[in-house]
Amino acid sequence: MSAHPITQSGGRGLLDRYVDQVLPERKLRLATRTSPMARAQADHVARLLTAVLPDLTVDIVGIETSGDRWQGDLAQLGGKGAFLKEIDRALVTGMADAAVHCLKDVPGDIPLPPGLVFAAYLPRQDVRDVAVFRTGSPYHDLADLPPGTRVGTSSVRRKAQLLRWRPDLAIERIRGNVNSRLARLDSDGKVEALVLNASGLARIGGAGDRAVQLLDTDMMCPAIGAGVLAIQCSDRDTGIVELIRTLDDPDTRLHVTAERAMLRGLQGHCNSPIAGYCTTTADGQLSLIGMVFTREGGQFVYTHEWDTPGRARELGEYVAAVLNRKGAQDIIAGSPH
Ligand SMILES: NCc1[nH]cc(CCC(=O)O)c1CC(=O)O
Repeated sequence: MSAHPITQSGGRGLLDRYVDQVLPERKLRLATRTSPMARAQADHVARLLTAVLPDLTVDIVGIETSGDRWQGDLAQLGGKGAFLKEIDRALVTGMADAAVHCLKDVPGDIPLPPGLVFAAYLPRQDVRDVAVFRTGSPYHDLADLPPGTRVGTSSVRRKAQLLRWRPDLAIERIRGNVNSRLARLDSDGKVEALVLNASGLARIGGAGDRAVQLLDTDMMCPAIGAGVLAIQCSDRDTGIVELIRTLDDPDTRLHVTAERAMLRGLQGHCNSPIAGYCTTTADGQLSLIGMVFTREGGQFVYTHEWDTPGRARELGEYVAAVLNRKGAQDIIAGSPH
């Protein structure tokens, strides 16, 4: 892990000097998607940046992506990175200085546009998924649902793991941003519960009066990059890079480096039936779990490997290689994206 030259040796003076060169007006344009969750994330990052540089003004630039506009099945959108393209373009063309992404939505099978870097990964928030029950539901635990009960999710990773555990549930596809999914949970009455990510739910202010069940990672292995906000900018803007780097969490960077190396090795993206979760063990090793599922959850391949923190990328590549040796590519090919 490289040290932060600015924060460790140079102190604020050096940061201020860099920022004077690149942000003389102390204004930073921060691009984000426009959903309530994305806006909350951008507000959070703006607060963190102004805590580093109190005289900074952050202008939030809302960008609607093709993924946001698409109402149909995400799988049919074809072009991967549908939630990123327009934001990448804003950075590359200089319409924005930095952007906030849920790392989970950044595909592993297409390279970042040249010149763009993730200058900070914020400390990982809750990686777990949660089940949210409709208002007035008599249930508060998925285990108690009667056979055939409908549960909503658009994620093949969640569907596969739910069905592995409860093959008798009826998993319904539900799309849209988290707010609209929650609204439909009550208004449609089609599903008894939804499965969402806990930190995403927290960012939009929680589930209100609905019952919420946290799902253990042993039962629901998270998506690669779950719960991590990544701040992206152009590598040309040294001052901006250094400013954003002050927000980077080195442990999170190690964990997502391993997870994303695994995702790349599997040529996967956020809609692939892939789960992966890297943590640091009590004795300081990196632990990485990788899983690839068939759509219906009937079959899966799994491995769990460890390595030293200096070998995060190699660990991810190794886990992908083990999964591929166990047949991951055939399983992924059976689930069109
Ligand atoms: N694809 C939408 C998306 N992207 C990131 C999150 C959750 C927040 C996160 O993992 O950072 C969500 C919503 C969800 O999965 O319920």
